Amino acid sequence: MAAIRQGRHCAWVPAYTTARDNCGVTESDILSLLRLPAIADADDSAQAQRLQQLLDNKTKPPGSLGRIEQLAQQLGLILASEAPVLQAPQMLVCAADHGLAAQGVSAFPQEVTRQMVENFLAGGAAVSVLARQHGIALTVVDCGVAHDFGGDRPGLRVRKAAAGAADASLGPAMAAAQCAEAIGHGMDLVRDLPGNALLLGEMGIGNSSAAALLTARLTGHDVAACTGSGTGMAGTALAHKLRVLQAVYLRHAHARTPLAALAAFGGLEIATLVGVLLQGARERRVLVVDGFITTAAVLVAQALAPAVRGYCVFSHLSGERGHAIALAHLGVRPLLDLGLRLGEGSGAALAWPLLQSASLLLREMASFSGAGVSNRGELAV
Ligand SMILES: Cc1cc2ncn([C@H]3O[C@H](COP(=O)(O)O)[C@@H](O)[C@H]3O)c2cc1C
Ligand SMILES: O=C(O)c1cccnc1
Repeated sequence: MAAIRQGRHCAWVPAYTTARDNCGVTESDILSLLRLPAIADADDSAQAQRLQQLLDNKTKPPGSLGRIEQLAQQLGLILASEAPVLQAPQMLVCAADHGLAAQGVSAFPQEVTRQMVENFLAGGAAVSVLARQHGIALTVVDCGVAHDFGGDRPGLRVRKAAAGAADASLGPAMAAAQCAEAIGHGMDLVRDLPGNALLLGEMGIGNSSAAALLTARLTGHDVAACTGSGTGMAGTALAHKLRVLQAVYLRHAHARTPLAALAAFGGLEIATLVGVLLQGARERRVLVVDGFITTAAVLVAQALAPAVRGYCVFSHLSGERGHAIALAHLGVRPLLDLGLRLGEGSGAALAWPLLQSASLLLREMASFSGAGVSNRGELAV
């Protein structure tokens, strides 16, 4: 019989199971396979003050550009510049399947993940149209779609640790090695990309369930408060989704640390996004977060490395229940509130022009003295 272990995340183990069976994948299992990058704080208070002064000296009443001023300041901090230039923006749409989809938690069948990957590549998805509109390069990443795309193609990178996450109602969605590999793939992807801004997108039937479970576990809120309609579940179908998720949540009661929760609930695309966030922050790139599912990846990454949050621009408040909880937990306010509940990176692409405007205003707006405009401060007695 296996030794009974009273580990940090495993207070009680029945004698007839191994510790591993009971506890699932632990954070240290994953960390032993992974080197996380060191991330510098984006927020240097002296630089923040200089940027604020620059903004206050622009030809406008102080603060009159509202939250665009805070955005400009954040871009200046991330890019360590008083005249930040956003270069070669890259949209990464991370796609993967979820075994949990077999439990009827989505209004759409699993094969839609593969079909949408083809749609992204053909240029017909919402995010394809928006990325094209704004000159954002789009790369789809097969992080674990249950389909063989036959290797890399133009616009497609196949970086999969498995052909889909396992059904989390039966066991951990990912083995430690799969989870570590998926995070490593995300880090490698960023190293290969040009530019200084990454926009995060995802596709994976069932992934609003994984995101709901991660949000509940990492924020401490009820599963019910974090579970939404995803692709459009309502009435008895939504009640069924919630019952399934509550059972999955209890099954993985021991998965309390961020990486243990990620391995327990999935999925491979969320794990890849965690790697993208960590490496993107490490390289001081602007990270434009989309909706509920990409924010779940931020919850994990930020719990591992709190400095990640300073590199993230939260593009919008998703209509998906649970997103407001995740954002409140992070202490952030998104730019837009358009009732979007699509994912793919669509909200990030829609918010992109605001980032462009913020950086341009910081770079190009005249100062009071430069333009010969009287500053109220000079008149004040
Ligand atoms: C045609 C179609 C396109 C999508 N694009 C993004 N999603 C979104 O819906 C999925 C999450 O919802 P759930 O957990 O209910 O499956 C993800 O793939 C997400 O990106 C789509 C969903 C569908 C059906
Ligand atoms: O906000 C999201 O990311 C989202 C919401 C519903 C479905 N898919 C994605």
